[in-house]
Amino acid sequence: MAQGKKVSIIGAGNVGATICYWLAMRKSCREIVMIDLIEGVARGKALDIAQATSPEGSHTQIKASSDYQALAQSDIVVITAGTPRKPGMSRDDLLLVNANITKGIIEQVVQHAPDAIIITVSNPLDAITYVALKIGKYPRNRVIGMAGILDSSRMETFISEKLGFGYGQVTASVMGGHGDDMVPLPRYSSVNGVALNDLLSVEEMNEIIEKTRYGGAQIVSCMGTSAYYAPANATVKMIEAILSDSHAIFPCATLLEGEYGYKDTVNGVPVVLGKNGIERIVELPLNEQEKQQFDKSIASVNTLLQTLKTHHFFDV
Ligand SMILES: NC(=O)C1=CN([C@@H]2O[C@H](COP(=O)(O)OP(=O)(O)OC[C@H]3O[C@@H](n4cnc5c(N)ncnc54)[C@H](O)[C@@H]3O)[C@@H](O)[C@H]2O)C=CC1
Ligand SMILES: O=C([O-])CC(=O)C(=O)O
Repeated sequence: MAQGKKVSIIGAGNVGATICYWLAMRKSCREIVMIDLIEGVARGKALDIAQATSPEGSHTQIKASSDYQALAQSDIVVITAGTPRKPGMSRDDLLLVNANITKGIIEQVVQHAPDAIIITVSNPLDAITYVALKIGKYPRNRVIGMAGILDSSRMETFISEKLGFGYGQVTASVMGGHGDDMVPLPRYSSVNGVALNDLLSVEEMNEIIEKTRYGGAQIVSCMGTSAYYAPANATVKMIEAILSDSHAIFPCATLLEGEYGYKDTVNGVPVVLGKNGIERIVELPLNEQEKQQFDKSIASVNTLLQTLKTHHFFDV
């Protein structure tokens, strides 16, 4: 793992602090800075996580601040700041509040960590990624939204639960936006190379697709707030791929500029991650049904972008 590297996390709440903990335990980088509006929360969690490093032999230094100057020299900035949804809400209900928070944060990131790669986590993920890209005027390789790895890992879990075997051997693929119209792809999923079609009926597969689409909402209804262990794990996968320049392929949210027939919108597609962020966008050949689902997902995200434009969000 690339050890001489610095990762900053804005938002030291459930997701942000869990990313910090997991990065520190995995010894993925040299330094982690957490920044939160509530400095005491960031400071207390940073102390707590730092005090867990020694028994693990982790050299990672963990700091906290409410001052954005602490971002200096960050290789990656992860944005988890914002409001999570409550039961009964959709991720889209968070649009205006989290877009405004992201806008303020990006202005600081541009100033204090101009060379960093940005990973967005706050919801609604695709629209927030678009906000970060446009407000920061970043090239698209430098702003990457986390969702597809999480959605795929949920689908993998539901597949192994349904089968009752193959735990840890399932590879599933979910494209599309991080909302109710996400696009789980059974055709691109398998259990150690065995096609799902040969293991599950159409009805069983449809059940898994539905559970995947509402996997986040299921957890919100249990806890009253949203998930953080699996989201943090997925974010750490992206961070490690970038820091180690691994060129691993993952589904992530990115700005489309003609791929899949769309321009000037963000959606989840397979990308190759490396030291420059997104090194390559992969265009999967979709069948008619998959394409229709992807089109629907694009339309949902575009509705949110249109709402922001109607509010003159991107006007200078
Ligand atoms: N992309 C994905 O798959 C996922 C996205 N999420 C999203 O991530 C976001 C964070 O979720 P949680 O960590 O559970 O929420 P949380 O409420 O536990 O933490 C959010 C933190 O952001 C801080 N914050 C708010 N405004 C800020 C600002 N202007 N500057 C700095 N810090 C600020 C708060 O003080 C709080 O500590 C939510 O929007 C949630 O919907 C959560 C899970 C998965
Ligand atoms: O469900 C939520 O609001 C948080 C999230 O995006 C997820 O866990 O997939």
